Amino acid sequence: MSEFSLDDLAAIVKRRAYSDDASSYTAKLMAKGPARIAKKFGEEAVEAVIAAVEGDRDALVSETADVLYHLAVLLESRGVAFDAVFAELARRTGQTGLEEKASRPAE
Ligand SMILES: N=c1c2ncn([C@@H]3O[C@H](COP(=O)(O)OP(=O)(O)OP(=O)(O)O)[C@@H](O)[C@H]3O)c2ncn1[C@@H]1O[C@H](COP(=O)(O)O)[C@@H](O)[C@H]1O
Repeated sequence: MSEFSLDDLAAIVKRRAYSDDASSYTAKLMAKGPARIAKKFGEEAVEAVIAAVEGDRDALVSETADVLYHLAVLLESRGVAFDAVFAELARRTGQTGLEEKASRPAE
């Protein structure tokens, strides 16, 4: 079990997001705004999908790390804490995925 958690990642992203360190990719990405960050997140997700479809385990691990990092930056850009996501996941425990889907408001 790794010592590293999503909370650790979120803390790093929060610390670097507003840094004026020119070498920070996080700060550079944050300055571009949520739409651009969301696009990068989508690109990384597609790369993870490709790795999964190809059955490339190492690439899937690496691309998933990229996905989680870019998700952390995206959430930070919209002021959403991982805690809110964890609370939503916790709320869903005790029901099956299909029950949860049926309980969603109609679109
Ligand atoms: N986990 C990550 C992480 N994963 C991916 N990346 C960066 O995400 C970028 C994605 O690469 P791409 O080639 O897809 O994109 P790009 O061409 O560089 O960017 P675009 O021109 O497409 O916008 C690379 O620069 C990666 O280094 C990350 N950058 C930072 N972190 C974490 O954030 C910490 C702080 O990083 P800095 O903010 O850069 O100091 C690091 O120590 C890490 O813990």
